[in-house]
Amino acid sequence: MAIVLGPNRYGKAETRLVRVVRDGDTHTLADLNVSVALSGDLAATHLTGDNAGVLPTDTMKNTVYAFAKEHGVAEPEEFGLLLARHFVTTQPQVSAARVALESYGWSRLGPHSFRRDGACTRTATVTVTANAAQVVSGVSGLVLLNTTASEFHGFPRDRYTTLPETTDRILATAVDARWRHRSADAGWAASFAGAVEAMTTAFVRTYSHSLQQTLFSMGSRVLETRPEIAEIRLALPNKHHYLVDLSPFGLANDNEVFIAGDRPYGLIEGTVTRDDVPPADAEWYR
Ligand SMILES: O=c1[nH]c(=O)c2[nH]c(=O)[nH]c2[nH]1
Repeated sequence: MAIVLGPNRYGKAETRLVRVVRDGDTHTLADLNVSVALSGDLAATHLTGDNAGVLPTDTMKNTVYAFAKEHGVAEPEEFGLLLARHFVTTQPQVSAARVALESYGWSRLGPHSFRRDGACTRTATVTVTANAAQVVSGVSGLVLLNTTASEFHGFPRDRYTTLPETTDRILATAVDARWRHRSADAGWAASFAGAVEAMTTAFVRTYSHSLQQTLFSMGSRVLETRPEIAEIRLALPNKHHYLVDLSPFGLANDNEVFIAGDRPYGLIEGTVTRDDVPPADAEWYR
């Protein structure tokens, strides 16, 4: 009996790419998850450790970002074909390239503002005792993004601080909010729609110097426009988008090609309240 190498392939999985096209003040957005797998004459590395035919997976990731800059990302099928053909035609040992793409849809809210497609979750928690009732409504998974109008600078630096100051960055978050009502009697559907609309509008309109500032602006607009709401708590993950360094490939990156970070993420939490709110029950502080 001989032990032999069976089918195999390798590649870089889940390269998270965000490509912004800036046409004056109007921006468009492509948001993809790209996985590359190459196969062909790759026995040597498995059998002897000879890497002469092993294009690094790191190179595949770089190629995704460089191609996004050079060719743009019009349609996922087109971008996938471009990449797959590149690997097959430039690497003689590669006989097949599989490029799998997930493209996340975003709906436009403004020239540089977007809401990620897909339903968010509406939540409600009610607590009732013999003489009181409290209604807490909420939303999670409301994903918002501005491609500009966001800065972050002026923060303290210590020996562990490496974050560059920025005057132009992507600001993105998945809103997780809960708000409590003044009474157990409100038009719930209109109230929920109005609260979401208020948060979204504030996110779009706020020129942000921090996600904290945006949080307060979102909460304030809810309280300004919805008298039935007593106070609101927001938890906003800072969905980081890192600018890709394309300079090793001789390419500039003028805020166009980003790595969409997954974790860790900043988590900004805060309550926005009124100075005359009725008391909350324990559920609110949970
Ligand atoms: O809006 C921000 N708030 C922060 O507290 C923070 N911290 C950080 O690293 N980036 C950011 N961005």
